[in-house]
Amino acid sequence: MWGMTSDIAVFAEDLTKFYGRRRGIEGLTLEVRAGEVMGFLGPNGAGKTTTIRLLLDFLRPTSGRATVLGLDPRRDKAALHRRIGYLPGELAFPGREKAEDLLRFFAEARGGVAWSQVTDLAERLDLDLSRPVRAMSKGNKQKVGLVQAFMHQPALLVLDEPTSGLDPLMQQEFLGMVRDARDAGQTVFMSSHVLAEVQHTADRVAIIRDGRLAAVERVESLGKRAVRSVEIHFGDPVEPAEFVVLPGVSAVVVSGPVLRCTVDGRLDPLIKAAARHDVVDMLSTEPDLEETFLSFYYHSEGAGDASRTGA
Ligand SMILES: Nc1ncnc2c1ncn2[C@@H]1O[C@H](COP(=O)(O)OP(=O)(O)OP(=O)(O)O)[C@@H](O)[C@H]1O
Repeated sequence: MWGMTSDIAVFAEDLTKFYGRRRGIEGLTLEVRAGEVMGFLGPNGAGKTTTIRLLLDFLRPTSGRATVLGLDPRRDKAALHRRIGYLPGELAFPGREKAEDLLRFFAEARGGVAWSQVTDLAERLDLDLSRPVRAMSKGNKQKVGLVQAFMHQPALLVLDEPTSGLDPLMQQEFLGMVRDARDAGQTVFMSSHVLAEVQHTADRVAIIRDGRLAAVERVESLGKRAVRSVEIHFGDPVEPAEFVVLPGVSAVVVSGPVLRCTVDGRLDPLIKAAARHDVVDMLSTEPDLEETFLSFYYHSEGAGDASRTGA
């Protein structure tokens, strides 16, 4: 449909990048299938941006190679960039143009884009195109970056930390844009350091840590492992003994009427036990990638085994 020669949108093979003696990424082998949304997760400094810049030929690998949309990023850079929508991690807009003028420039560079695409996206993201980009807040600049990445309906979207700077409402809107892109047959490769962010949109996630691929998993299998931090405020003091025995509940700490714990899997047993008391307030936070998911891979057997491709 997008003139693809294969059903693989991105193929990185043993991709390695050293910055002098400093490791960026090492031996990264990864496949993104055409039409899927892949989340690329890892803590700061793990090598996400390095990988993305290698795929776009903004960096040259020390060794290994990549094929993107069936093309060699080095040889076919210009052709490739026309077919990709790229959102860099650090947006730097030069000049004093209004968002509208800047986007017209991008549209022309791509050989023409229906302007209604731009206005539709701007409306969706609640972005005022008449304002100068330089004077915009980080969040609004990010919206300009998203509009230019999506506006030509590229076969592949490569997005580096796309939700950074967006408020929660706009994050939801963005995730809707990603789902629409997938429904239209586009492929999305997006980095993040927050699992929750990609959990609801990605088909698979690749996890990178210390420059190496730690795992590739289908998102459904991740959900089962969702560990949440829960805090419940009761009307009266409670006893920890009542909660430590519950399935999936651990790290129980009670101080007077406040219970804090982590829950692995379903919340039901904890909710039912809590309901025997007067519940004043309850807070449940989604799992933080760093503290839960990565720790799973790095503290369990077979940790860091990149052969777990979760196909
Ligand atoms: N230009 C550079 N020169 C030297 N080292 C670099 C350079 N760019 C990145 N690195 C190093 O390579 C490693 C991977 O960095 P990278 O920016 O790819 O990580 P990241 O996962 O994108 O992190 P972040 O979310 O913080 O951007 C880090 O150790 C970083 O310090």
